[in-house]
Amino acid sequence: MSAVTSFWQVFYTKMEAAALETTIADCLVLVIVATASAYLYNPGKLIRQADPTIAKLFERPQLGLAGVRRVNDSRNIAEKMEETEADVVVFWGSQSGLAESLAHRLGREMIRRFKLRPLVADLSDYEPQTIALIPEGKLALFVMSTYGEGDPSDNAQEFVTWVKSRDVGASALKHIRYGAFGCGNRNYRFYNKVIRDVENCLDKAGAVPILPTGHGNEAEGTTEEVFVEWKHMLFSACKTKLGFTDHDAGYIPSVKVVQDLTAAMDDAELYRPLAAITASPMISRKAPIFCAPIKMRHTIASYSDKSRTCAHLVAGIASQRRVKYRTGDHLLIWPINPAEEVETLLHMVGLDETKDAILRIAPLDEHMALKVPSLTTAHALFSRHLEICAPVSRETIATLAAFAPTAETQSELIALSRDRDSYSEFLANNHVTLLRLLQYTQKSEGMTLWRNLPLSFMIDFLPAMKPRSYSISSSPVQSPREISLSVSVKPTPLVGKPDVLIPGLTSSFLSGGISRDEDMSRLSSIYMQVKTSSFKLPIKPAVPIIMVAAGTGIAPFRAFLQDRAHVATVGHEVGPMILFFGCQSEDDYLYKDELDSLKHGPLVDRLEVVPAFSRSPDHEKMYVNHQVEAKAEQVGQWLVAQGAAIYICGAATMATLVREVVLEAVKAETGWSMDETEAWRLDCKKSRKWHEDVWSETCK
Ligand SMILES: Cc1cc2nc3c(=O)[nH]c(=O)nc-3n(C[C@H](O)[C@H](O)[C@H](O)COP(=O)(O)O)c2cc1C
Repeated sequence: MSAVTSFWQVFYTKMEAAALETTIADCLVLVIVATASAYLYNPGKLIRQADPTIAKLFERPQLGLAGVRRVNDSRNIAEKMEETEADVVVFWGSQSGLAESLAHRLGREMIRRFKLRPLVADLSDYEPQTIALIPEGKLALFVMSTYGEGDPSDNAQEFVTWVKSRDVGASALKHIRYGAFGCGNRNYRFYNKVIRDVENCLDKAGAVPILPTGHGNEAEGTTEEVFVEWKHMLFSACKTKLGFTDHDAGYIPSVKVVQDLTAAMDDAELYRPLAAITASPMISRKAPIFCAPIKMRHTIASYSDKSRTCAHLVAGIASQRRVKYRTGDHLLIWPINPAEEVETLLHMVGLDETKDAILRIAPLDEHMALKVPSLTTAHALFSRHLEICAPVSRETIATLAAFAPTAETQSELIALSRDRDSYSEFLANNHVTLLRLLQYTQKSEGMTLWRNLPLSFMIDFLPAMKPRSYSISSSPVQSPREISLSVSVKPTPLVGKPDVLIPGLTSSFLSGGISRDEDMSRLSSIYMQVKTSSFKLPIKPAVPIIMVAAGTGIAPFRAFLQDRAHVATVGHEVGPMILFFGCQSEDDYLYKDELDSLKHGPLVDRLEVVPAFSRSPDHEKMYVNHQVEAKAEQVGQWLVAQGAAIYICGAATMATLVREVVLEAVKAETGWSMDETEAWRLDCKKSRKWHEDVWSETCK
């Protein structure tokens, strides 16, 4: 993100604040705004007048996640490869960590199979144009995910902008041989768009693919299998096309784990997420990662499906003076693995007696980044730093077999890992986490423990714990020192046994658990981080807004309405608002009482709420898109004639249906063609009048 963008963010904050504060504060803020406005016509001047070191703040979007940059680190990838004697560079562009972890796996495999030196590179760490300087004979791999509406992850934006630009000459990359793998989800309109765009642009610039690009599809849960197949194709291309020698040496750990008898650490240090340890508050522009208690939590919905629930949670941030949030922001939550699973896994691998011993973990290749803290304990690793509840891949099983306590277990695991179809069937009928897999082997072998399984194996094969993102449902105007969330718990049924439910890790522990009796005290030490979002109210409170939500998609709108109610209370004009809200029945009509009191109180004649009930005996069966369609004329008029802003929040499938209905409404209002209407929508996105905050329906 550039300094200019950041300036605009500050500006918007001030403008929002200007709309909300009371009279004296109004004047003060408006003075700031007026001063800021003077810069609007000349943002370059702002940058020149700012602190000359300010550019440093914006150099690395991913700093907080990727670790601290050493001052003399090069942003030239070719120089970095020379310095690290790397033969292969594995670039990653990732938002929530999957593409990043696949890139690290590729890096490890390159060492294991070909004895090559890989450099696993965060795309935001390097000047994109230096990719053209990578010497001939090296291999470049790209593992990248797609977000928003076919957009790159934050850390890949600069690279994607460059590779799509005219700056890249027709044969600028002709000496580069590459392979590409995308992480995406077919439920989204722009399925795997980023990797497709990157592939097109690399090809246009003359780069030579050594194999077809792979496309992981999260919607069908096939990313892992597709990745493994693509990886095998990559390795054969490495042998046949690049002449690499395959040494396939079995498992080689990427880290060394030793006990440190001198170190002493308290719980806060042990449980702090890696991102909080590596982020340097001096140069990171990211919000702080902090530990806060959940002060309140109560159930706010009930469903016919008793495994579902929804909770309202309030995190207290009174003691966190540096923590600020804005209406529409997200909160990242670092989950804690269930205590029972942690203890059983520790026992299973023979670490229960030494679980609290301080360990020092070091990468065997000094250029490889660690994915867990370097000083830790086995307990901290299993409870906070590794996703021990993640599904186990077929590939992991193949490697795990080498450490099996008995020959029978070993051959059973090898058989399981060899056949894709039988493993898919096994997965469809079993919730396979590492612990469950180890327990499964015990069924045939009695209580044999897996004492030979090295901790390095678990660090290498279990994904690093990643935070889950929730929309904040409170407004800082009403609750400056509290952050509330609306958390839905909807366990995923096993494909082959729909009565077996897999609970989402974070949502179920946050909301009280559906099958686990969690220790309340754990809720007092949750790590969180505010993540800014562009899902923001219009600067002027008089602008009409259309909000469309389903389920917990209502969260940011609760905050929006609190803001606008405040504006109305202090006597400012508030534009008309309509909220379309999809729920099953009155039982999950979230925040109904609050909405009613706003409608009849500060937002009287300003707010219309249109529920759509999909399973209510008292109402016609309807989804939220049907209600938008029923009011198509009003929606079209508001958007076109009155310059309303529209917001859609909820599942991606719902957003797609709503988008279609809204575009039809605008088309009918204007008489435009569908192409013209879509062009108008894209303009609205640019001018921040069309906002979507959507997610795929996988459990968090
Ligand atoms: C808010 C959101 C938007 C997404 N948009 C798209 C999209 O437009 N196209 C697509 O193929 N996948 C989309 N996805 C799916 C992600 O690409 C997928 O979850 C991927 O595995 C994430 O990889 P990462 O963890 O490396 O970021 C989206 C996911 C989320 C949460």
